[in-house]
Amino acid sequence: MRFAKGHGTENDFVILPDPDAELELSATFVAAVCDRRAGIGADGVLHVVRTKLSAEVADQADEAEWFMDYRNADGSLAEMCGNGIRVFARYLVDTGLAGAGEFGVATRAGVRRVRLEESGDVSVDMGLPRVLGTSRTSVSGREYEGLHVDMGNPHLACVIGDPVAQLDLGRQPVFDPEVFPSGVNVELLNPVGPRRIVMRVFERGSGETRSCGTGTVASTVAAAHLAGESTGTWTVEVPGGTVTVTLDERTSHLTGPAVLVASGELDL
Ligand SMILES: N[C@@H](CCC[C@H](N)C(=O)O)C(=O)O
Repeated sequence: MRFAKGHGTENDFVILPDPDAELELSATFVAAVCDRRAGIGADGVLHVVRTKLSAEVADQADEAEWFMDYRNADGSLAEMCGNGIRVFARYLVDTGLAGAGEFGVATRAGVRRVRLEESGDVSVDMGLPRVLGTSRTSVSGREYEGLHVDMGNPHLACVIGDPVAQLDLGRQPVFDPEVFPSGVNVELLNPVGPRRIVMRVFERGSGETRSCGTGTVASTVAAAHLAGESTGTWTVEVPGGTVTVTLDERTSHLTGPAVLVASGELDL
């Protein structure tokens, strides 16, 4: 089986091209591929399938030729992945499956429009973040309140106002299962300047990762909320690099690097 490997600010993915939807991806198989010692190693899998051949999203086929069937490192499904979709777009263009410029990609959260910028960055229209209230988490014995933000997938974005570098994110943060029955991605962020934040994340289904695109937008919404703002462009520093997030009245955009680093044959 052919594969490629790529990352967006070190949120890394194994890409499995399957245009004719022939692969049955079990959770065990995905977890084995993502295993950093016994597999290729990744935060998730980007399964590349023709939208019209995937019953889950066939209704999006008019707007998007390709479906990003996203799987977390533990094999669970997710609705959306902001860094993954940017790497997915880079893969489609570099392999000739899509033309350069702007196009739609089908996801479980609906069609997202992606654009390859002349700078080499990849941008995605992430849709309008939905703020659904507040909730609490406990990280290494410390309690934090955060904003519940729906980016197609669930987030709890907590402004902690302290440096995030020393936090211990080695274990699953505690969260309220009544608010998040399907689990949640937890972001901890610290505003460090005008429209500039530093963020770490513990992702549902993958653990701590070095970046999370949907999480950077959720975090921007939380920081903007605290600053009494709802629009503008923010810089988000994550352990794996830097991205920019723009909020406006109707939608949000995420922009940053997305690169392919390897390709090869996966020994089944
Ligand atoms: N890394 C992603 C988010 C991947 C899905 C997430 N772990 C979930 O289960 O919702 C991103 O860049 O957005």
